[in-house]
Amino acid sequence: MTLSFLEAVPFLAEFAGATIVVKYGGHAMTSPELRSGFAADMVALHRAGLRPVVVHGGGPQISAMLDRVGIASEFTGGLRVTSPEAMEIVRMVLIGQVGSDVVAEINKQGGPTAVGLSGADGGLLTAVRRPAYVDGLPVDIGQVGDAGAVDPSIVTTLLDAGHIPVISTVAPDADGSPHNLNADTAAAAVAIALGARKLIVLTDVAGLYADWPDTDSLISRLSAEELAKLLPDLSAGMVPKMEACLRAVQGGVPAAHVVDGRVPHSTLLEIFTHDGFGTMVTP
Ligand SMILES: Nc1ncnc2c1ncn2[C@@H]1O[C@H](COP(=O)(O)OP(=O)(O)O)[C@@H](O)[C@H]1O
Ligand SMILES: CC(=O)N[C@@H](CCC(=O)OP(=O)(O)O)C(=O)O
Repeated sequence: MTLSFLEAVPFLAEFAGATIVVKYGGHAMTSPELRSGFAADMVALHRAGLRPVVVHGGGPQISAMLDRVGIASEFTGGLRVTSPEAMEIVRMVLIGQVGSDVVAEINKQGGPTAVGLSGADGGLLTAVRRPAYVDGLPVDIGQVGDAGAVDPSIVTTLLDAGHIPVISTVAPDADGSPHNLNADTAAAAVAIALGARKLIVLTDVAGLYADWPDTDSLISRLSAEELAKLLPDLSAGMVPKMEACLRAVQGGVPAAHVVDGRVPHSTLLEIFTHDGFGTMVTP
């Protein structure tokens, strides 16, 4: 797929001034080319008059660091079981490493500057501890939270000042204790609170497959109702991702997309082409 200026013109008008929340998954940032390409796309969106907000993940990067320091880690229902020791690593990797790398990469482009924040900054996110669900039953997975209250005013302030906000999904609960939020879940909550026009989730597959791993079964478009029916049969990383898309469109975001972040300019292709890219979920 290619980007054509003539094809893009109507979309430039349609999305002028629109807030777009882009969830940048840990699997879509695994090479220097992917990281600089992503940063260039965020700057391009900003220069085109949109208001991009980045919510980043870092699951593989957290797993690598937990491995290095010898802390065992496992996922239940697509969520990391997070002990107090693991929480320290999650915080260090998401805020100190991945988030600050994304900010630096955007700033290297020499355009609008990025500003990194975590859930604590400006009271952006308050976590509510949550279990995972296995066969419909709740299982305690430690310091893992859902996005409870969201106060997007610090993000709006940064957008109004011409910055690209970059959000790391670590947030305190009501008592101030840090929690690990799945980045897809947090991105949906932020998109709803900001009244975003789109949530775009970048990952390492072409989109949602009806019959994973059959690559002929890519779904290009589905409604919230159709997605709700599919959800119980989904596995692994796709569960929080598709739950997030469902939550976003049910919360007033007009469209949520899962796109392949390994493809150069996938975000721009999604926004500025007729056919779009990946899987689109609509209300
Ligand atoms: N139905 C499905 N369609 C697409 N991918 C799926 C599906 N079921 C499971 N997956 C897996 O989910 C992965 C994406 O989730 P995850 O690894 O958490 O990515 P990220 O780090 O980008 O959040 C894909 O690489 C794929 O292996
Ligand atoms: C609770 C939970 O699972 N948190 C995630 C947070 C990072 C994340 O979501 O990263 P990706 O988007 O790259 O998967 C984790 O610890 O891996």
